Amino acid sequence: MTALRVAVTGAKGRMGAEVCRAVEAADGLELVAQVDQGDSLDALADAGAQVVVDFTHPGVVMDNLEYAVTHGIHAVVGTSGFSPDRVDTVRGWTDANPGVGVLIAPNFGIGAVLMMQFAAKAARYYESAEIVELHHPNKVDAPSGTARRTAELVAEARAAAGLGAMPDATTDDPDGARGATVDGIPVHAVRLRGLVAHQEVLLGDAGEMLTIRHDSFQRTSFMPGVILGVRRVGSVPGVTLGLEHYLDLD
Ligand SMILES: NC(=O)C1=CN([C@@H]2O[C@H](COP(=O)(O)OP(=O)(O)OC[C@H]3O[C@@H](n4cnc5c(N)ncnc54)[C@H](O)[C@@H]3O)[C@@H](O)[C@H]2O)C=CC1
Ligand SMILES: O=C(O)C1=N[C@H](C(=O)O)C[C@H](O)C1
Repeated sequence: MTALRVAVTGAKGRMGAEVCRAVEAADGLELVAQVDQGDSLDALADAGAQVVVDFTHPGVVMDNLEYAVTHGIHAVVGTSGFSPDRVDTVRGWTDANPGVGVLIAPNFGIGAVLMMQFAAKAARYYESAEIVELHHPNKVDAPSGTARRTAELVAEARAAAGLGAMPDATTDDPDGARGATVDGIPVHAVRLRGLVAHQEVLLGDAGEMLTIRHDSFQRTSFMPGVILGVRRVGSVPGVTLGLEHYLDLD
């Protein structure tokens, strides 16, 4: 069997370096290009990459993706910063290049995917919902992509259940202590030495509270999801948002 030719963009970063190790260790995958800042994207096509894995920066990921899709290279994307507008733009590129698959996964941790799905399932039963994401202090963006996507999923579930605004009497918050709001859901970001990637979804109702929490203690926790994405993305044309679509969760 011929090995699947895989390239990594952001190869020298915290995640990219881990992905290079995981691809090299995986059966049936061959690491053919490692691209980082300053390198030409032509290294991807020149190496005959069939799949590129991108863990770079929200400011550069769109250029990388446009290059990949227009060169017929499938993409597995972990980089954060994917607003609904950005996802639509990528969909425009895949529509123009049928057969190319792009997986955009806000979080490749299987437990994190389950945490998001459980939160969306539970959200309709609770009057209040808030998200607390906690990360290492080198993270450049806030709130995290995972927290944004969780908020979107929780908001969709609340709307489908006909839930209205959450109870909150705050009228005086000059320092923004109530945090950010994503699709109507309060999101709080913690940056702390010693952390990797963690999230709690807090759901409250009269006399009770449900906390759904996930912790990634090491970046190896993301690798089974990344490798699954690499193996599957070529058989799923178009844009897929979220690793849950590659898992049999029902
Ligand atoms: N979806 C998921 O499961 C996860 C997503 N992430 C996301 O992945 C991204 C990267 O995170 P880290 O690895 O911690 O960051 P990092 O800063 O350690 O690595 C980013 C790498 O990208 C490189 N880079 C910058 N511009 C580039 C360009 N134009 N072309 C190629 N490489 C370029 C940098 O030099 C650096 O080596 C972030 O957006 C983060 O939120 C991180 C962990 C898990
Ligand atoms: O920057 C990180 O570290 C992480 N980024 C992703 C995000 O923004 O959600 C995924 C995970 O939380 C780790």
